Formats: sequence, C-alpha cells, structure tokens
Amino acid sequence: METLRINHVSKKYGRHLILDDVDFQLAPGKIYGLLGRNGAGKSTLLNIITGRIFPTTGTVTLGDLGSNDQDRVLGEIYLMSEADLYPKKTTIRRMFDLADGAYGDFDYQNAERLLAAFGITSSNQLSDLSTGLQTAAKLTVALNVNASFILLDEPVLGLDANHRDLFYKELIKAYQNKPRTFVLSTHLIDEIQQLVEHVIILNDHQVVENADVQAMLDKAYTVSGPAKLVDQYVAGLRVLGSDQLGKIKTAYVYDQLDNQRVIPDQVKIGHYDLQQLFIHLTNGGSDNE
Ligand SMILES: Nc1ncnc2c1ncn2[C@@H]1O[C@H](COP(=O)(O)OP(=O)(O)OP(=O)(O)O)[C@@H](O)[C@H]1O
Repeated sequence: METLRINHVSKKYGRHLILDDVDFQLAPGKIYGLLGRNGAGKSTLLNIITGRIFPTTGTVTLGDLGSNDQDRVLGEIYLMSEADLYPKKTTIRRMFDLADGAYGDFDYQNAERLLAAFGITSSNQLSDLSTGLQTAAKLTVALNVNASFILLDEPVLGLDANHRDLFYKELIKAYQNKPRTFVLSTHLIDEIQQLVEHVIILNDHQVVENADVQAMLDKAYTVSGPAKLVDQYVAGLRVLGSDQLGKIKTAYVYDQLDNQRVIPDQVKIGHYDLQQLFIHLTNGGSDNE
C-alpha cells in the first residue's frame, strides 16, 4: 500500500479562501482524526481528496501514480459523507451492489452481520430510515468496501450512544482484519481519542497540527498554582491558554517541560486531553489570560 499525499491544496469559493496551502500525508494502514471547528473546511478537503471537488491549486497523489492515473487513485479512496448521493428508494442492498461495482470484492457477509447488529435489513430503503440509521447503513458500506483509504465525514451523525459504541468496536475489528487507512472527521473528540493514532487539525484555513496523538498528549501539561509562580515556571514555554480562579492560575502548556526547572511546592503539574488541546489550539486566543 502506498502513501496518499495532499500537496499544497488551496481552495477558494469566489474571494473566500476555504483551504490555504494544506499539505500532509496519509500513510497506509493508520487511523487518523481530521479535526476542525465548524466551517474549518474538513468536508471540503475530504471532497477534494475524493475528486468530488477540484482544488483551486494543489494536487492529491497516491504513491508514484501520475496525474494520468487519477481513476486508479480514486479507486483506492472511499468517502462516506452526510451528502445523500443515492437516488430515492435506493435499498441498502443496492448500496452494497454499487460499492461492489465501483470497488470490487465488497464483503456482503460481514455487511449483513453488521446491519443486523444495527437492527436494519438490506431490503430497507435508505430514505425510509431515521437519520441515525441512515448513518448506520452508510457506515456499514464504508466498513466493508474494498478501498485502501476510507474517509468518514461525521461518521456518528445521529447515532445513539449504543450504536456509536458498536461502530467504534466494528471499526477496530475492520482495521484488525484488514489494515487500511481510516480518516475520521468528527466533533466527538473524547470518543475517538483512544481510537485514532494521528491527528490533523485544521484552523483558520490551515493545518495547525499534524502529529501522533501520543506525541501530542506527551507535551500537553497543565501547570497550576499561585499565578506568579505559574508564570515564572512556564516562562519561555509554549502556553496555549490559561484559566484563573481567584489567585490560582492554570496554564495549558504545549511543550516539553524542562527537567532542570525546579517545580515550586505550591505548583502542580498535570495533563490535559485531546479535546482540551483541540479547544486551546483552535479558540483564536479567546482564553481567559
Ligand atoms: N459550494 C460552496 N460555495 C461556497 N462556500 C462553500 C461551499 N461549500 C462550502 N463552503 C464554505 O466553506 C467553508 C468550509 O465548509 P466545510 O463544510 O468544508 O467545513 P467543515 O469543517 O466540514 O464544517 P462542519 O464541521 O460545520 O461540518 C464554510 O465557510 C462553507 O460555508
């Protein structure tokens, strides 16, 4: 399997810049999170990667396939999105057949098993299902399609907690049975923190973080205590934001701590999670500093 490269992609709608020089790679067999606030450009980017929208500048390439091999590139990428591309009255069985026709080797048996777990059958029409069960049907296609890169735009839209839990377990199962690259674009960051290995964060039209989750969390420290001592301790470190309650300040550091720096008794060091990190990286400096 080969690496999918998003090369300096920019997108403008009229004078509005939606994506600005977005450049990153998707390695084979890895689970990614694509995160960004509402309107950050995630769906636009996923649509560009799957050839549904053209970029204004930049390219998407797979391995050493050239621009003449666009069909082969697109044949390796599947996008599940909220957009309803199916004609009215399409049955789920027909969705399976379409995925089989386009990508070959659709796993009908596993798909039927998963549908049953979601409480639906393949004779159901997509448009007759509730929002959550439409998502479940689309996820069933996505987890059983024969593509090397599976992009999931809002994969848990409308799913209840039980069905979200089922989806996360099935995603791991699908990945373990046949390692492929999955990209999850979701706002439920807490729920995917354990699932994704690598995160790409879009903010203000650009990629502001592109790193392994563990490496990110390893430098996400809270430093709390009397404001003056906290300020002294974090001087020179990258601080994303801070909260202050009375005289107690908490600074959100995103940096390696300096082992040589003595931690004063009244200062406590802790960790914060991916969701907090996301908020601080994308809040446009509106912290209570
Ligand atoms: N066809 C279009 N014409 C003009 N502007 C568009 C078009 N499609 C998207 N946009 C704009 O591009 C921006 C990014 O939209 P996009 O749907 O990619 O964001 P997103 O990160 O997926 O957002 P959300 O998390 O809310 O779904 C938004 O400001 C949106 O209004």
